[in-house]
Amino acid sequence: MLSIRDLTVRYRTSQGPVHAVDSASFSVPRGEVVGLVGESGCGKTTVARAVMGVVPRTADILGGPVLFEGRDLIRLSERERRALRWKEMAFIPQTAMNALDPVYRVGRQIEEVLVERGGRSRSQARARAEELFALVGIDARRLDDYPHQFSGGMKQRASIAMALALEPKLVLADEPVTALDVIVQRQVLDVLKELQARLRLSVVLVTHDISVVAYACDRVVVMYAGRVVESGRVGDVLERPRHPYTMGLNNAFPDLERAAGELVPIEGSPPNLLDPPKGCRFAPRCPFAEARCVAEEPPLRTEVDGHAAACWRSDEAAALRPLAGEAATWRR
Ligand SMILES: Nc1ncnc2c1ncn2[C@@H]1O[C@H](COP(=O)(O)OP(=O)(O)OP(=O)(O)O)[C@@H](O)[C@H]1O
Repeated sequence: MLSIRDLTVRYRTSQGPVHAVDSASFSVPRGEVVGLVGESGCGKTTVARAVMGVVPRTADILGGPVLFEGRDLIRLSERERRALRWKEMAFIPQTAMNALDPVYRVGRQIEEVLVERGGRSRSQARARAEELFALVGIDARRLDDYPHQFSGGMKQRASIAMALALEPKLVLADEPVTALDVIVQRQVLDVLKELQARLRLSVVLVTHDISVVAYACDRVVVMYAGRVVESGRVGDVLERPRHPYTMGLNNAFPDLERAAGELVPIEGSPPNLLDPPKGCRFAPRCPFAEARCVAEEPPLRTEVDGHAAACWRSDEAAALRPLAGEAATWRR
């Protein structure tokens, strides 16, 4: 469905180029939810925006191809791109506040997409908007509300409804549940998962929260400092991580089994992408880094089960995992 190969994105700034995404490769199979996870600033949003073709003017997209059903998205004209948006692929931007315009009634905004982009008549659009609200579990009477009359969870559901208006095959959702409390997060993810399964949608779900990945995704792509450091099926990657960064993320977020008191943060912060470190970008924060990690960048190596990791020590992962589970390992 979507195949991203060697995607590189740089932002031009007065201080020089920011290497936001470096040679990222991954695929999104039909009917699967792929989580794109990593700390803030790792390049997740830039990947999603590059796929959708909504990057700022200061961004240079290099590499590729980014193939969506055989077409290279990064080489399409603006016109060809517009023809795909909403109908073939839809974007739910970070926080629904950006998706919904505060001055128009929510229903009217969904109807606009149906009329302007989908060529429906006004009455068809209204009927479809009611159907879409039913799909995401909101009473159709609320179509006449303004966004500020909605709770955070309802806004997020409404933006999912809007994204699904013209039955796209691919949805990219950027931190769709981040601003919500845990119970509402689950409700929104349940709606998304239910629709995804029913409509056989492919979804890219951008999140910094690995517990969201565990809950809602089939596959995961872990990004660190603009690079893909690990990817594979969620069960494999989260239960048997091969990259120390994924091991660290696993410790740093609560899950259902672990008490909040046992969370272990990864000390330090991601590198400045104006001047990323030469070897493995995680090496300065990695408790297992050796001389070669600092000297040379490890390639993303795929094992037979499709589980890939970019770590010189990934063959030792089974021995490193128990160490990574101990708080003392991460303390400086
Ligand atoms: N318009 C821009 N100009 C310059 N640098 C940018 C721009 N947008 C993002 N960046 C930089 O590119 C890198 C990747 O940012 P991006 O927003 O893609 O990361 P992210 O993982 O999605 O983080 P977040 O969750 O905070 O959005 C960061 O270093 C960020 O500071």
